[in-house]
Amino acid sequence: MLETIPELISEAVRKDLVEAIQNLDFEDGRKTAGKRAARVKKNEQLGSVDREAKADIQNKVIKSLKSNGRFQRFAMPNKVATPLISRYRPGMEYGLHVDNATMVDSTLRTDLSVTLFLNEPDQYEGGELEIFSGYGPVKIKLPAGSVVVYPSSTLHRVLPVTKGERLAAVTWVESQIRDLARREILYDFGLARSKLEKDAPNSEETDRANRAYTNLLRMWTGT
Ligand SMILES: O=C(O)CCC(=O)C(=O)O
Ligand SMILES: [Fe+2]
Repeated sequence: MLETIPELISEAVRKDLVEAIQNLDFEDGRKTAGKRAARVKKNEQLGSVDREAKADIQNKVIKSLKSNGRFQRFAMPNKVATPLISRYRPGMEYGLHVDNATMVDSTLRTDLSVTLFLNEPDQYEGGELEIFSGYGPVKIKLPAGSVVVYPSSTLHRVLPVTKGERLAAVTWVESQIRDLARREILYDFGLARSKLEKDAPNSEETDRANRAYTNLLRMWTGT
């Protein structure tokens, strides 16, 4: 349902990112929110004065996501949006909202939302990401460099920061598999298939499992 991935970016890359971010301008986060979400969005985002520096930061985040096996297996991404780099200072928050159904001029359907925590939790108070799943609310505040991936269909919010500063990169994924239940089946099946391939590469069962997995993927992809 939701996946946390520790150490998505290395400490060296993270430090570089945070240092680069410190020198750049931020603007009102409401610029990129849908109409209803804008009512409750009270944060700042990296502005566009230094386009090159901003693009460099965004590319590093995308590259880390694309090269992470766990992210690939869980999200099965088709498209990943350009990340927003957000900052919450004391008094800032992002109230309860659901993310827009599409982004990037309606070319990306938002199946999954992603938060990459860019600074350590002891550098701010509050600022938990709270997600309301079918199993009740979950509060998430991860070590720097870690990521949480959750369904964009959920209501969620960022609780007020009361002290310090919260830095995060947020982005959205269109998955090859639109339906969450199907994606979960493929995730489990994919892991089991990999184990079979490792333990019994020449067995008939491995061929059958591989065929079934591949054909489920064929049946469900793009829907
Ligand atoms: O910063 C976060 O953890 C999530 C932000 C958010 O919900 C959004 O940008 O839509
Ligand atoms: Fe959101």
